Amino acid sequence: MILKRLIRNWQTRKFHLSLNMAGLQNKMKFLNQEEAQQIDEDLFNEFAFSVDQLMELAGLSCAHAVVRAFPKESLTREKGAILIACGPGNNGGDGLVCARHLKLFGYKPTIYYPKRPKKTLFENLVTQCEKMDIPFLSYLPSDPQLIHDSYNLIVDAIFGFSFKGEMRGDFPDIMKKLITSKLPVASIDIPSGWDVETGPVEERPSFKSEVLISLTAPKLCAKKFYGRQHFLGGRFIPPDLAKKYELVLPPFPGCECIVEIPVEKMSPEDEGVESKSTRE
Ligand SMILES: NC(=O)C1=CN([C@@H]2O[C@H](COP(=O)(O)OP(=O)(O)OC[C@H]3O[C@@H](n4cnc5c(N)ncnc54)[C@H](O)[C@@H]3O)[C@@H](O)[C@H]2O)[C@H](O)CC1
Ligand SMILES: [K+]
Repeated sequence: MILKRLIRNWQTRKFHLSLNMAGLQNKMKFLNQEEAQQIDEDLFNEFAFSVDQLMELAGLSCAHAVVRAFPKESLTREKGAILIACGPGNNGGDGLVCARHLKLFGYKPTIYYPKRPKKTLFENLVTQCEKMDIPFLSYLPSDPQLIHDSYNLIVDAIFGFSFKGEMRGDFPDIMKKLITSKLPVASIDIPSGWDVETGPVEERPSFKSEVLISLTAPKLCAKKFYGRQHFLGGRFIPPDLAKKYELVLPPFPGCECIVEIPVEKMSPEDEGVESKSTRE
């Protein structure tokens, strides 16, 4: 009898909690590209954070989200092998930090970092990973099946909130190869190839990510995310900054650095977009 009541109370609480989260999603603020970049600037200039500090927290929260979404015991290939694809900006830096933490958490990350900025910050991150025996691929295998067979998932740290215009350089080919591998993708901040505000773009290769880890606050494109799990990471926003940008965010539980955000169902209109998506 008592046990039954306890179970009923627990179920009711769980239901109310999920209702609150669903309600919160409607009120949650999704940032446009300019707001995301402006918050970034404010963090560095007005609030005196350094890039390294925030990148460390951002990358750490991404590693936590990967562990939550892909527990090591559930991975079948190569004892937790993960391919981390890093791009030329700070999103790529988050990927390098994430790789380092995943290694400490017992996974087997391998990094693909084709376009490296000549800046001490990124050079140091590379050295840290090398010193931790994290391998760097000098090229992607030409056969996508080989990528598929060697890793359990891809962490997409290619482009973040500053991605703009048509995809340039070697990236369309790189993206196509990764997409063709058909591995599940966990994207950091933005699924690469997506427009930061409008989401997937038909004409260019873009990830259909299974997991999205938004940092600071979700960007507008996250409204078009219908994958399995959406997390918010990057728990470093001072209350005054949240107030300035009227950020409405889900509360992080206790001292955790990630919180899961409910994923909305796909609307019939978006299902049309989805079926025409550029995923190959
Ligand atoms: N405040 C925060 O939430 C923090 C987030 N972090 C992460 O930083 C990225 C944003 O980093 P940023 O360097 O501004 O930009 P990107 O990484 O998105 O990429 C810039 C990089 O990409 C090149 N590029 C842009 N468009 C194209 C294109 N069409 N084709 C090819 N190349 C392109 C551009 O030239 C640059 O080289 C954010 O998303 C978070 O992941 C911080 O780590 C901490 C603070
Ligand atoms: K990304």
